[in-house]
Amino acid sequence: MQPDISVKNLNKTYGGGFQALKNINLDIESGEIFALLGPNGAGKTTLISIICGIVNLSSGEVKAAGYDIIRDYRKARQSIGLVPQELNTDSFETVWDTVCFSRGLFGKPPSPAHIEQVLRDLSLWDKRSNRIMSLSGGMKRRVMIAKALSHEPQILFLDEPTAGVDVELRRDMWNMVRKLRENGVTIILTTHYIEEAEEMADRIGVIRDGEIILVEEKSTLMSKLGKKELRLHLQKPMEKLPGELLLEPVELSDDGYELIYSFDSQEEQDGVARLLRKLSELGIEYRDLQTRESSLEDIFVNLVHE
Ligand SMILES: Nc1ncnc2c1ncn2[C@@H]1O[C@H](COP(=O)(O)OP(=O)(O)OP(=O)(O)O)[C@@H](O)[C@H]1O
Repeated sequence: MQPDISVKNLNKTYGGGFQALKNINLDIESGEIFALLGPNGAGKTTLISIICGIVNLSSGEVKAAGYDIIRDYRKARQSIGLVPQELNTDSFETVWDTVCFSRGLFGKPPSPAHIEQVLRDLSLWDKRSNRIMSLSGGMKRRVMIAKALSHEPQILFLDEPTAGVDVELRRDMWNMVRKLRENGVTIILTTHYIEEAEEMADRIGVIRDGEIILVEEKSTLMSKLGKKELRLHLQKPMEKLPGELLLEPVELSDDGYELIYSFDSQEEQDGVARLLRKLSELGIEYRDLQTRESSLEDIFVNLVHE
């Protein structure tokens, strides 16, 4: 099966000579949720904008739903719904009219039933006769999503979908994204909220300085790059680490009350047993121990700062 998004050797240099994307290669399969992570200015919006036909590419080839975004612009664009970062819906029109109009822009015949479903899914049905300008910021954002879904796209881009939205809307959006995926929609989201990627994504791509530095199944990424940490709360504080422990990956907390042992998730756990044995030989007593696994956030921070 062909991927829903196919990006080959994509480069983008902006007018001033700044190279925002460097030889990007990326395939996104139908029906997956792909999270694109990267620090500010990494090139996420540029990449999305090129796929959506808003920004011109400098070189390379991009296909959406099998259509070349330049040669088959219309068909490619029709297959895509885009929820941009910026709200641009300050309008005198009603929610209903705006969303119906959006559908028309893509040359689709009217479908009141589809629009009703979209508005209901986004808890906008009660607001359908309200003017956009009278809505709260969160409601306006829902309208942006409704517009993006109005023409029943196969691929949905969400650029920073939950930046600055409240917990309720974030939860609604996550539910909506899951429902869309169940219906076979391919979803690409960019986010600064790592928990969002951790919660939602099937695969994760990390972009840094215009280059994709990693694409991986979320679960593989977490087991491959994840670290575990064991914290031992000591009965008595230590001034410094005893010589016998200096060769172990162990640190002493500033107050001397904790020993912190870090190890790779994938490694066998012999190390922990060895450490505990050594502590017992040294007569170091502890009253409590805790383990912690690194989150995607830890992994991400390590990756982009490497
Ligand atoms: N129109 C433009 N002209 C020149 N440079 C641009 C233009 N648009 C973006 N850039 C530059 O390209 C780089 C990538 O920007 P982009 O908006 O794609 O990043 P991003 O990863 O989406 O960042 P953010 O997380 O802040 O939204 C940045 O250095 C930005 O300054």
